[in-house]
Amino acid sequence: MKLFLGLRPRSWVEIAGLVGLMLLVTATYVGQGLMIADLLSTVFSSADIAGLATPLVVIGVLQVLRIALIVVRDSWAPRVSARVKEAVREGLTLKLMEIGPGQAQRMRTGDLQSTLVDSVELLDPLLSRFVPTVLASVLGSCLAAMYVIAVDPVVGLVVLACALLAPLSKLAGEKSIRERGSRWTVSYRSMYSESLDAVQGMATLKAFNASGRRGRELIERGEAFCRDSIGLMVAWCGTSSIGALMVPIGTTAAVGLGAWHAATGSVSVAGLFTILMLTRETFRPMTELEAAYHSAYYAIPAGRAVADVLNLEPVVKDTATTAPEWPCDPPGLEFRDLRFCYPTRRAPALDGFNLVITPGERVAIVGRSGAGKSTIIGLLMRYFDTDAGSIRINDRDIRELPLRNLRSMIGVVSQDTYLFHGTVRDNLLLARPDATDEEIRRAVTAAQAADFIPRLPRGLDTVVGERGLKLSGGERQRIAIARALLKDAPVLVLDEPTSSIDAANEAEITQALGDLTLGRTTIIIAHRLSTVRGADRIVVMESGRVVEFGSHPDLVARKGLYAELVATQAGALA
Ligand SMILES: Nc1ncnc2c1ncn2[C@@H]1O[C@H](COP(=O)(O)OP(=O)(O)OP(=O)(O)O)[C@@H](O)[C@H]1O
Repeated sequence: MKLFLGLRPRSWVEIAGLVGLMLLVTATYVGQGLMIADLLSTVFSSADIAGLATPLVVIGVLQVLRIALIVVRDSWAPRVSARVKEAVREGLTLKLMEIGPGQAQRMRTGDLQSTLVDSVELLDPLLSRFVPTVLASVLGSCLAAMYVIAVDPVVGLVVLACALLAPLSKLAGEKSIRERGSRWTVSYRSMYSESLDAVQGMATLKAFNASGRRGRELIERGEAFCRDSIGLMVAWCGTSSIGALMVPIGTTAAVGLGAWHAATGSVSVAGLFTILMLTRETFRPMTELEAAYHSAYYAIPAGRAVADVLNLEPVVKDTATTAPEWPCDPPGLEFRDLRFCYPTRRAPALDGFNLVITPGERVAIVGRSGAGKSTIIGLLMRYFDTDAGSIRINDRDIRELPLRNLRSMIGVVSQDTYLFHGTVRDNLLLARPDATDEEIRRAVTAAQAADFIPRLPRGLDTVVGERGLKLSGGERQRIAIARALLKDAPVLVLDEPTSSIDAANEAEITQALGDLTLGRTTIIIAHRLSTVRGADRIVVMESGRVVEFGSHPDLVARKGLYAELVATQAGALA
């Protein structure tokens, strides 16, 4: 239902127009039925040949009109469907942006992609045929049955009951179709995600000689998908046959009762012909509904998959209404008694984390893998909200700031820089779409990227390829630094930005990063302790809390966890 609630008024008007066209087609059939009944009663009741001319001409006109209406309907339906799909896609995109990375991370990329692209496409028969046909056939059948009721109330009511029971009988199989539909969706998504995973990880599979094994797994997924598709079709056919039975039952009852009433004299011969013709027209929309129902086999589970995404509630609510006046100076940060557990985990990632960072201070956070360092950044950016405790910027809880403002205050350079498929310039402008060429040039120079960008085939206008894969790790990092420079945020987060860079590049990038931190409150997350020595203070984390802090020499002299980490790294390098 949510699928349709978000539609624009124009789409509703177009759907209503489609239903109107379908009703007009039904009306031509009903008119034709009435004319044939009139014709037959004239033939059997008088020898007036001239009286046959009018119904014959009307039948001819109605047939031509019907063909014209069907042509308009068939060319209109795809347009309505395309527009509705466009609105659904827009709704999905906005929802993905609303739920943010915290929640999106919990879904497989393939699942999301198949919903965004394939499920929306599969909606086609649902939107252009099934939904309008349900509305038009129920209305059309009721109107035709009303005419029969006017001629013979008993026959009319029997016909109406059977006509309504046909679509209602589908509800009997609803549970089984829903279950099999969900199984089909899971199977489809799993096949899609696994195939995508295999394509993306092809080099790794080849390197480990695992492509044959993975290929066989994919074939098994394909077989499971085929079984689930057949299961879904069998369920559909089962419910269809119950509905289909209503048509011969209703027709036989109408013919029998009508003939009996004609024989007993309660209905005229003309009335009997009208009953016979209009009974057929009452059930005709039901036959069309049946065909539309079949074409929507996969559309209904696909619609549910789309609705599931549209129904997602963001884990972080943007409740703040007023944007604060933001000082240009670097702000102070405070993490106050933070506790946080990822929704899919039992053990807390942060458990009583406390840290105060003074304005303009450069604080490095170190600790073993899994200590909770990146989680702090996720909470600062509000990808998730804390379970307890608060994060304050200039003594103001970040939940009081609009998300947009909060995120615009923080620049991030992370270990896995994401570059979008587009030019170097497009990726830089992501930080500040209105940046001038001169500002871009200055950022590129400060990020030590001025030497390699001119060597690219088209300089700043070179397309970097999906995820920036046409560039080296060091080049990607320099673009990320230039992007952060352009953003010019007062808070800076460096999340292991040199972890994927070789020693030759590291010195240059460390220099660029050093310049970037000037005049900003900076948090540096680092594995390699060599990269944190320039920090004003080093904070050591273990099991989600701070266990030591101080300068490098102090911490080494204390012979605690930091000294242990330094010794371990020195040993590893020796
Ligand atoms: N998206 C997530 N969902 C569930 N658990 C997570 C998620 N991200 C991290 N964790 C878990 O939370 C804990 C803290 O992880 P976090 O990534 O903050 O550690 P880290 O210190 O940054 O580690 P590393 O240095 O290896 O990146 C770990 O136990 C990790 O497995």
